[in-house]
Amino acid sequence: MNDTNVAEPHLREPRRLNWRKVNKRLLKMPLQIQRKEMQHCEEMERQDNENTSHKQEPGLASTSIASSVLCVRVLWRCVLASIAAPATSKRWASLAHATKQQQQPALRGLLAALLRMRAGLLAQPSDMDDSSDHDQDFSDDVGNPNGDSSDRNQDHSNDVGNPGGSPNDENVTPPPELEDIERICCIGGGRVGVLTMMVLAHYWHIHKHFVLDKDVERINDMNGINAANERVMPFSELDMDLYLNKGIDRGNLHFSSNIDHELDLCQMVFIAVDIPLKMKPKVLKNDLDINNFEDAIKSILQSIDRIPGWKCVAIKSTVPVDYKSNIANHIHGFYDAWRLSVITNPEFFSVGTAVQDLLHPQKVVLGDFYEGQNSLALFRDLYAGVVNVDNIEIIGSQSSVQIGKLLSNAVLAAQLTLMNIGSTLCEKVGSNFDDVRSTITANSRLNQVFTNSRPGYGGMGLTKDIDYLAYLCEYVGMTFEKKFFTMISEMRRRKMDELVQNVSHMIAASKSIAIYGFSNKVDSDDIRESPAIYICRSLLKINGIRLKIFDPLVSDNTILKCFVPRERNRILVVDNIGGAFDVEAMVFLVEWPMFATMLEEQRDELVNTMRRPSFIFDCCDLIVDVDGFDHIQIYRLGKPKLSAI
Ligand SMILES: NC(=O)C1=CN([C@@H]2O[C@H](COP(=O)(O)OP(=O)(O)OC[C@H]3O[C@@H](n4cnc5c(N)ncnc54)[C@H](O)[C@@H]3O)[C@@H](O)[C@H]2O)C=CC1
Ligand SMILES: O=C(O)[C@H]1O[C@H](OP(=O)(O)OP(=O)(O)OC[C@H]2O[C@@H](n3ccc(=O)[nH]c3=O)[C@H](O)[C@@H]2O)[C@H](O)[C@@H](O)[C@@H]1O
Repeated sequence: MNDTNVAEPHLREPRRLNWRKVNKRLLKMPLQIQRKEMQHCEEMERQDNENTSHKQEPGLASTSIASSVLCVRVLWRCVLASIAAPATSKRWASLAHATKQQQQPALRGLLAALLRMRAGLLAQPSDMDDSSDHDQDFSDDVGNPNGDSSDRNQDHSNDVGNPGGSPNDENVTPPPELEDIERICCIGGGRVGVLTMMVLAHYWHIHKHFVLDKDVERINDMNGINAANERVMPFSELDMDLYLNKGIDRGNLHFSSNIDHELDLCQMVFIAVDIPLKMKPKVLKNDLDINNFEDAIKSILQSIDRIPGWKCVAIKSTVPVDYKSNIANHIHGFYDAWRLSVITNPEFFSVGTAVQDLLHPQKVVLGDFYEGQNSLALFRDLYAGVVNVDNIEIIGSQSSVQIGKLLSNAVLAAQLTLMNIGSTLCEKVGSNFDDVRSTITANSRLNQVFTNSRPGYGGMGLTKDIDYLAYLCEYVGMTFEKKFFTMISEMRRRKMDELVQNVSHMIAASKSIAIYGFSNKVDSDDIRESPAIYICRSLLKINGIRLKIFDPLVSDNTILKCFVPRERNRILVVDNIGGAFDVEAMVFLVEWPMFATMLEEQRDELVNTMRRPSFIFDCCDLIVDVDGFDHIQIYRLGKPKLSAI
């Protein structure tokens, strides 16, 4: 189309902006308009500069004066706004944008200082004894249990940007619809991240799904880029290979360590990074270490700044109960942060059955975290492809969802603790815990599962959440209630100690013990907080004890890494079930059916091969009848003594 009224750029008359006039005009306008107007003037200026041989100097100088005046004015408003309403962010946005665009180092520094002050204000824990207003805050925010995050905020506050930004930009794009999404990614390629992407790739073929991890070696292994040219996953789960291969063959499941690049292309992001407990300093012990999580959030914000566009984020990681104020601080360092919408989406799967749990979740819980409306809609639509919409529960605030998740693990841990007390009681009074369990499960109001007693329980979820709950209680002044969680944690250790004492009473020094089962539970190679680690290390403290360890799923290396070199010298990891018969004692820690079969079918061989005196410690209900064990003395956890033991 040829529009004769529009002159060719190189033929246009050079125009010069009168910045004094612009300034006067600007200062009379509302703040939002000021910003747009200034952008417009700058654009005109830029075009003019391109079209003249005089180039930029005069324009730059005048732009600088204009923006200084504007900045000072906006800065003043910011100060007022901060005092009056710390959460107001639009004015900060204008200023930040202006200083960034106009390269005003002094103002930028001043703003950075103010942002830091403001971040400090926002990071203040709520005053528990305050007025009724506080009650409302407290329902969403129980203070700031993450003592160190304000240090990290200082870094962010130097990235002067838009602390909240302006959704009224001319170039605002609407939030994405699910059909428009091409790629979905998950930061964190552990069990949660990989399996979540794998299951979504199974249900949703219109998107590509990316697992992102900063651990390059882990990603290379997942892609089969290693010496053996073989795909190596960092964990195993029942049915996992089948669905992984399908997704990879279909071309909608990928693994990448190029996090920034992939984030730039994705609008829908899950976060499933690990959030471990802090070990020190002592006052913060058992608080959650959020460094990984904050790095993930920072990567997302940087991506929004690079490629402006919505980022809808769902957090799978178990984040601290009060993270709202912290995230607000971080977001305030970024120009386009208003395009961020974050929800929390806790994961309840159980290791070992994770694939089926994810393929057929009983419930999906979504809760607002930070400006979550857009994400709630988007992720609800996504999960509608996985689970019946009636089973998608949208719950108000992040803290409620998080407390719910923590307490659901605490209920399980408390129940297991009671079972473990019960089995010790049975041993003391000569009862059988099998009968006790039948009595418990006959009561239909009680949980039918989680009634097996073991020498302690393992897994990151139960152990970590109990310790964090103890920390949280202390933090909010519930010191009496804290004791409940501390006690659960101590009871777990006590139960493991009980077994070690039983073994050490029977076994003389310098003997060999076979450990059957090293993971937390059957069908799983997860050894995080596995009781086997604690039990083996305690046994190795007994003079001259040597261990033979067998686990059907956990690799030699993984097992050996749990010990220090001096311990490793006394450990042999065997790769077949019969490789550990030549010992004085056998300790069965995990209820693998193959162990029960071996005890049944290879009984004669055991009797002939085991060194004397021989002991079997059955801690997981493997031995039903004891006929034929002859000279072998048998201890069964929670059951009456059978022989000399
Ligand atoms: N494994 C489980 O059974 C469940 C775990 N959760 C929660 O989900 C979260 C993740 O758990 P897992 O997958 O088991 O953890 P994991 O430790 O197996 O994997 C986490 C991965 O995140 C990566 N990572 C950490 N920071 C990163 C960053 N900034 N950028 C990119 N990658 C990063 C690590 O390299 C690691 O590969 C935790 O908060 C956990 O509490 C929740 C329910 C169940
Ligand atoms: O937040 C998490 O990370 C997860 O933690 C646990 O899942 P998980 O650690 O995978 O394993 P569980 O099945 O809960 O078992 C935990 C431990 O309890 C032990 N256990 C379990 C059941 C039982 O009857 N007795 C018993 O000792 C298991 O052997 C294991 O060591 C919760 O069950 C999940 O709902 C939660 O999502």
